[in-house]
Amino acid sequence: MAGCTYRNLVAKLVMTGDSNVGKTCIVSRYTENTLPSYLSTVGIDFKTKTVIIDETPLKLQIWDTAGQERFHTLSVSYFRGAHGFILVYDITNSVSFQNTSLWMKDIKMLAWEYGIPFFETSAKENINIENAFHMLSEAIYAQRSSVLIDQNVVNLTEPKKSSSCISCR
Ligand SMILES: Nc1nc2c(ncn2[C@@H]2O[C@H](COP(=O)(O)OP(=O)(O)OP(=O)(O)O)[C@@H](O)[C@H]2O)c(=O)[nH]1
Repeated sequence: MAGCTYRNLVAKLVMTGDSNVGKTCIVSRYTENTLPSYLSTVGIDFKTKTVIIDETPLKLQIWDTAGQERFHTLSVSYFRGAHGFILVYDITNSVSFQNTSLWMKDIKMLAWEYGIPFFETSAKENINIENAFHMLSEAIYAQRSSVLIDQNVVNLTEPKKSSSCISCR
């Protein structure tokens, strides 16, 4: 094979945080540049967007979890295998900020270590949405050889086979 290119890299991102803090609006703003017309997320929602980093396409799978307590177990089950989290709170709702520490426990228990950049965003005014996702994508891409999968070889039931180009140097 002449040279090695990173192709079809896929990163799993999970939106989390209390109910009604704006997770779905952020995802809609980022993926469709609109605000959603529907109300609270029921169960789970899923959107994709491909970003180009270092001239390489990186497909973001964005899982929008429901913040309502009755969906908590379901939402947390989607944390597993995530490459990045966007933990959202509402600056006008102090309880939603206090609860970020509880969400961090769930994140940390399943997948993540602290080291959290902070972005104040507005889905309504379209402020900092693009920046937040781009920074996270770049951070994931920087660790691509150890964390990312090649979509062409991903298998949802079995461990990844070793034919991926990801680890090529
Ligand atoms: N002012 C303002 N309101 C916002 C912003 N983003 C979202 N909202 C409002 O916040 C409310 C909740 O937004 P959602 O995106 O549905 O919240 P969520 O976190 O996905 O809620 P769950 O699905 O229940 O977990 C809606 O009424 C939005 O209009 C924002 O940037 N500014």
